Amino acid sequence: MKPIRPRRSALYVPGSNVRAMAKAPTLGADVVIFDLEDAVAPSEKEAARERVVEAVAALRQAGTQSEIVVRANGLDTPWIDADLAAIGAALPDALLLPKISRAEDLSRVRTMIGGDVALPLWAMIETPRAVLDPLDIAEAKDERLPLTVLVLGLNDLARETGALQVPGRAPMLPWMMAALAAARVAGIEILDGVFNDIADGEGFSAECLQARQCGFDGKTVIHPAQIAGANAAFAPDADELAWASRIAAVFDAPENAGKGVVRVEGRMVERLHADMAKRLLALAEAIAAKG
Ligand SMILES: CC(C)(COP(=O)(O)OP(=O)(O)OC[C@H]1O[C@@H](n2cnc3c(N)ncnc32)[C@H](O)[C@@H]1OP(=O)(O)O)[C@@H](O)C(=O)NCCC(=O)NCCSC(=O)C[C@H](O)C(=O)O
Ligand SMILES: [Mg+2]
Repeated sequence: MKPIRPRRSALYVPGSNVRAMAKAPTLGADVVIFDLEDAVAPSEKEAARERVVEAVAALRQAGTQSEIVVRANGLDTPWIDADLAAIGAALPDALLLPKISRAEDLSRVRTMIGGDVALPLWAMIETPRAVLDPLDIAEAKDERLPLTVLVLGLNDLARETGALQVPGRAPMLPWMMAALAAARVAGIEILDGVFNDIADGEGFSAECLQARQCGFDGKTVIHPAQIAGANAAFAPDADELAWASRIAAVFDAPENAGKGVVRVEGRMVERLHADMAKRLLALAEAIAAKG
């Protein structure tokens, strides 16, 4: 089993907001994404880049529970060269690339980043082209700059397609699930998009639950108030863990050694369920280890 790094909540923080940047690593999000892209006005881009580089260096030195990711500007913007140079030198835990539409976009970035830099890449799936062929992106492999996480960008997708962001997300679900399947084929993780209405806690919880049920590993969030809800929604609850422990134990029992399927409390349980149970238990352990 691959080591598990919980990514239940990934908090975007504008690189132009000094106060929010200082707070972000203390808020309990599994991931902090310092943003240089959409949350930063053009006039602020250079200052934000410098500030983010300093913050990454300070956090690397101090150590932090959160995974630190930096989102660069888009490939076709005037800021991308300087962003990639700065992020490649700062070495956060990963570089998040917005508006990746095809495998060639990743190849371009890999060529642009200096040959001595090794860094995981995360790609945003937020263009119509990307949702038509997410596997092209997810399977674009590289040893030095591997793609490890997809992140949905449903605001951009709504803008580009005209699809409305409505409760239940019916217009978006086919694209969300296509991206999720692509991530799984490639053996990488995938995070759900943001929920814009900070005041609507109920709506946020409903989206978290839906994303968990769909198989997402976590949710990107935009405000501290959304972190706890995401952390709870993407962690196994007590009932799930109790069931997982029972299933994992069943196939370890000597009387079931030669069996592929058994009945547990009225339900059919196969070895694949035991594997899933073990993964859930490992996720719970990884979450507990964060303290
Ligand atoms: C959305 C906000 C602009 C709201 O800001 P504001 O009204 O000022 O928030 P509060 O007054 O409620 O803030 C309370 C305290 O919390 C801190 N705070 C707020 N947001 C964050 C944050 N994201 N990270 C860390 N800390 C935060 C404030 O500083 C207050 O602290 P204090 O003063 O000490 O009390 C704002 O929340 C915000 O900017 N959010 C992030 C926006 C962002 O990054 N957007 C870009 C990414 S989303 C995206 O692009 C999705 C994707 O690409 C797509 O296409 O869908
Ligand atoms: Mg976007």
